[in-house]
Order: sequence, then structure tokens, then C-alpha cells
Amino acid sequence: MAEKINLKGLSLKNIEEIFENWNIERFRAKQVMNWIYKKGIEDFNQMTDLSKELRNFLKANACTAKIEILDKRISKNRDTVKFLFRLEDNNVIEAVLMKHLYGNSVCVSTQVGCKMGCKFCASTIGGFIRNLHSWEILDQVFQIRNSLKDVHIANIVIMGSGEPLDNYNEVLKFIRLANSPDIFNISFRRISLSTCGLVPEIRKLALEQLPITLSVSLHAPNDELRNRLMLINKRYPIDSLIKACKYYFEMTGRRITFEYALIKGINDSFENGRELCDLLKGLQCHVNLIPINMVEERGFVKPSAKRIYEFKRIIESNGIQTTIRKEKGSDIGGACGQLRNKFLDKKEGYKDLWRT
Ligand SMILES: C[S@@+](CC[C@H](N)C(=O)[O-])C[C@H]1O[C@@H](n2cnc3c(N)ncnc32)[C@H](O)[C@@H]1O
Ligand code: SF4
Repeated sequence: MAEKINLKGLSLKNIEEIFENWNIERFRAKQVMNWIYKKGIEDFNQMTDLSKELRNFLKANACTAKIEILDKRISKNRDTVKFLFRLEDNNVIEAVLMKHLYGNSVCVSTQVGCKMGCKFCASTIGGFIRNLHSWEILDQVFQIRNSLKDVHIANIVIMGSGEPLDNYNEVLKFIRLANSPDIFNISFRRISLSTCGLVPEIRKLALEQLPITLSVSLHAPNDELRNRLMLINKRYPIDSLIKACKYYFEMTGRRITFEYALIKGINDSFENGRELCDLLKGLQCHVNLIPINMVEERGFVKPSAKRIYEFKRIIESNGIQTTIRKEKGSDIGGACGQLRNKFLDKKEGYKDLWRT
């Protein structure tokens, strides 16, 4: 028997073409998409404005694949919900819903694990397993929205496990799908993509001219320090990264956000702050300071609140807009990849959910 076609993660146009090939009226595609994305219904049986005959045909020839929610953890102050998902091949990923005053955001993963090897990151500890398909990235948003019915999702941040630009085509497909009025209708301006700095792909993304926000994980103001923290810097040193960021701004008019995770005694000195200002001089940007989320396996610790504010003042005094990221969900495995690692280590009751 021919394999069923997964309608999840296909655009309206794609589904219309498939239906046309099956001699089904084109407008039925829009009806099916409304059921899936507007009403959250994935079961063809429940699509009551389709004839019984059509529902049976779709059941036999199509499917709406899904990722399964394995666990859902709500932070004590209820502003963060972490989701652990099982994929069809039994791999496990995580995504997070964060409630902000300016609207709720979902942070999605783009890969199972990561191959980039940043020293402070939990996502890379088990290595890289595989890229996610665009529908698997989309389904993280879909399942979260379905599971928290009263929560409106206003923003998507592509900042979960994995390096999105290392999975370029599927991530771009996902961005376009999430933006589509037939799917989530989230404006490009409300989508942020974070990268560790894959220079050729940043340049390629600039040419797409999508007005999304690009966040660059910088974390160090010079090559010597960045080489120690992020292996990618050996391939694409800071100078080439900053040039690519300037190019991105020229092509899109979108200001870059630089992420700088402050690690006590490593990158938080006054000298580091001044060097960072020199590096970013003249660039249209914003700096987001992140108190490092402790990852036991790595032994990095965040600086004191006083030092974090002092660092912020140095950057701001040079006319660069700077924010300190509010720590969210630290009681439920805050850093990306930490919950998945607990699952892989069969900790905290996850042993029973284990399947190979
Ligand atoms: C997990 S990464 C995923 C996106 C992309 N791979 C990247 O590196 O930008 C998202 C952000 O989390 C940051 N990050 C990773 N581990 C962290 C930790 N332990 N504490 C704070 N931020 C961390 C990364 O540097 C990056 O800015
Ligand atoms: S910070 Fe990003 S690129 Fe680096 S290991 Fe983590 S997920 Fe991968």
C-alpha cells in the first residue's frame, strides 16, 4: 500500500495540488486546513463538513502526523511551561511556552541535539542525532496551543535545542508556514531566529529578505575567549561574523540582537564590557545579557546581580540598547536541553516513559 501523505506542515497550495490530483475540489483543502489549524482538530472523522465518503478517502490516503506530549512542567509562578515531546522515531525534544507582558512566546527546537559543541550548552551534551522536519517544528507550536487552549501565541522564538541555520531549508519552510494566514498567521516581525554564527547561512538568510529578528549568540568580545566557549568561532571568527551581521542589517533593515550569556570570571570583566562596545560600535543592534543558566555538567556560574548591572551600564553608556533577560522557568529545567537530558538520564520519574 502507498504511504499516506502527511498533511501537517504543508501549505494550502500544496494541499490544493494534492487534492486536485485526487480529483477532490480545491476548496476542500481550505476546509481541512481550517479544521486542523483554526479548530485544532486532527482527526478526519471529526471534520463534519466533509462528506463521509471524503473523510474515508482521506483516512485511507492521508494523515496528520503528530508529536506526542510526554511531559508538561509548569513553573511555580506559572509564567513558563516546558514541554517534552516524543517524536515518531522515539527521539525526544523540548519546547517552552513563556508568558510575557508583550504576548506569549513559544520557543521551538530545530534539531535533536546539536553538533556545535558550545561549552555552556546542555543541548550539545548528547551530541547531534538528526534535523527536525519542518512539520515537527510546526507541531511543537500546534501541540502547545492545543494543550493550553486559553493561551494566545503571539511570538515564536527559534531558540530551543539545535542550530537552526544548520537545518536551513526545514527551518525556512517552518518560518513561512508559521507566517501563513492559513496556519498560525504570525507576522515575520514576531519571529526570532537565534544562531551561534554560521556566517554563510546568515548571508543566505539576508537574501531571503524576511523581516524576522536575527539573534546572534556572541557571548565573548574577542576570538581568544570565543574560541574557548564556542567551537564555531574557529571556523567563523568574530570579524567575519560581524561583517555578516552588517550585511544582514543592510539587506533587511532589521536590527541585530546580540545574546551575551554572562559567566562569572570568564566573560564578565569591565575590560570584556569595553571590548564588546568597541566591537559593536556603529552597528544597529541591541544587546541581551543573559545570566548563564547553570549546567551542572559544565560548571559555569552566573555573576552576582551587581556585576550584571555594572556590565549593562558599561554597554549602555556607549549608546547601545541593552536588556537583561529575565530568568524564566529555572525551577523546571531552565536551560535548553536540560529537561531532555534528565529524560535521557532516566531521572525524575522519566524511567517509566522510556521507550527504545
Ligand atoms: C540553545 S541556543 C539555540 C539557538 C542557536 N543554536 C544558538 O546558539 O543561538 C539558544 C540560546 O541559548 C543560549 N544558551 C545555551 N546554553 C545556555 C546556558 N547554559 N545559559 C544561558 N544561555 C544559554 C545560547 O547561547 C543561545 O543564545
Ligand atoms: S548554544 Fe546553540 S549552537 Fe551552541 S550547542 Fe547550544 S544549541 Fe547548539
